[in-house]
Amino acid sequence: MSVLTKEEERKIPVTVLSGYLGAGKTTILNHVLNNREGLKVAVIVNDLSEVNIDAELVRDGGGLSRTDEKLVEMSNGCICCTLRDDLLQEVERLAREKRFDYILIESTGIGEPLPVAQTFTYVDEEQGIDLSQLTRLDCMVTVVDAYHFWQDFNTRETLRDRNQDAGEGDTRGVVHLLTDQVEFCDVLIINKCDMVSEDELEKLETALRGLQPRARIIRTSHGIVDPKDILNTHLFDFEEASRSAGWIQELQKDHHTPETEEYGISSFVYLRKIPFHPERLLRWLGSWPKEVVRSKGIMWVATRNSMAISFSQAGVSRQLSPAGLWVAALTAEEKRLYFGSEHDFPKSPDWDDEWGDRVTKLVMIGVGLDREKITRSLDEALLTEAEMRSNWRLFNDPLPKFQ
Ligand SMILES: Nc1nc2c(ncn2[C@@H]2O[C@H](COP(=O)(O)OP(=O)(O)OP(=O)(O)O)[C@@H](O)[C@H]2O)c(=O)[nH]1
Repeated sequence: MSVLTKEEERKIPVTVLSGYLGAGKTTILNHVLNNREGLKVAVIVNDLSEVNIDAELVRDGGGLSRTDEKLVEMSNGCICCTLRDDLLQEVERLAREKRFDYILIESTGIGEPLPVAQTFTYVDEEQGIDLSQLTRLDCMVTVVDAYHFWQDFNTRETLRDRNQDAGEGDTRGVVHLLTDQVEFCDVLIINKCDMVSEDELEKLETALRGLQPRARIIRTSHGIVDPKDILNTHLFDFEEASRSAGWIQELQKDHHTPETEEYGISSFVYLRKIPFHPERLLRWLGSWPKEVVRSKGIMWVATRNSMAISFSQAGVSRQLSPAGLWVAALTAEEKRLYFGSEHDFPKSPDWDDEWGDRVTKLVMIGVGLDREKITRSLDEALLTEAEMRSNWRLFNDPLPKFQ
């Protein structure tokens, strides 16, 4: 929590509610509006469809004063992408009116919190709007549905499969959206607690703590949250929020603590400077250890010796994608082009004389992880000493081809 200057205090605070479809955002919003203790609130409700049902629900259930307060509907798009410019303008207008004490925003269920937060922290050169001069992003809240979470987290379905996509080109998987929402927030509300047992709640909270170690976790039923927990919290800090995901925290730890037993979660970094054999790696990915809830990092695969491969797993979903060329794979001319010098380019602390920056670095987060077993099985997918000396191009590579 930061201490605010007088100037910061004059800016209008903003809270953003995110969370997958049906998690309970509108229910929470209405509860908070009904218990706002005299605050004059402007509400922005974003809905992907043309008919803004949530706005209707807030109009009917939020008890906003028609004269002093305001409900702005932003429909037919998502404030994190297609309606981002409209959000900028709308918030600027509301802030300049100077008649509200607070702005509360309900994002669409398929919205990602990070781009919304960026809208408040970066100057928009094109429109000449700098929201950070007028507003103070106070709190990013993510709402999770305790009853449906595992079902959504363990599905391979995309938003498109569920007819919930934001349009052409939206190929996001449901679990990756959920993960993005959980990994970027200050307060995590586990709602619909009335629908699950205490045991299930413990398990869910433990896993969420692994994905998001920094956020305050609050359990609610029917959205009954103390407004103080999400209004004027002074919790938001862009840098901290950007680094708050469990996998980033684990990567940034100076000294590794193997078992973070506080919440029954453990995490570790698998680090090797030997490449994977593509066939054995694929086999390993196919027999994924169930207890790993989240994993992320980069991989060095022998048959793709110039290209780092980015890896992201959440629930049952696993994605491999190109992460760019290894610096060590660049020609002298490319190094001059990118870094201005053939010899003077950034070298990681664990730069290897023979292999340069090539490395596999994977963060594993899970509940009841058997670190030794996972490490041993991953090691079996690395090249053997004999394979290291052979021609790597001859290995069969069944991994997905990238464009
Ligand atoms: N049993 C139970 N039902 C809840 C709870 N919170 C919300 N609901 C119900 O869940 C449904 C969805 O709640 P909303 O508040 O509309 O969820 P939302 O996140 O705003 O949904 P979208 O706007 O579609 O993304 C509604 O029928 C609510 O009445 C809860 O804690 N327990």
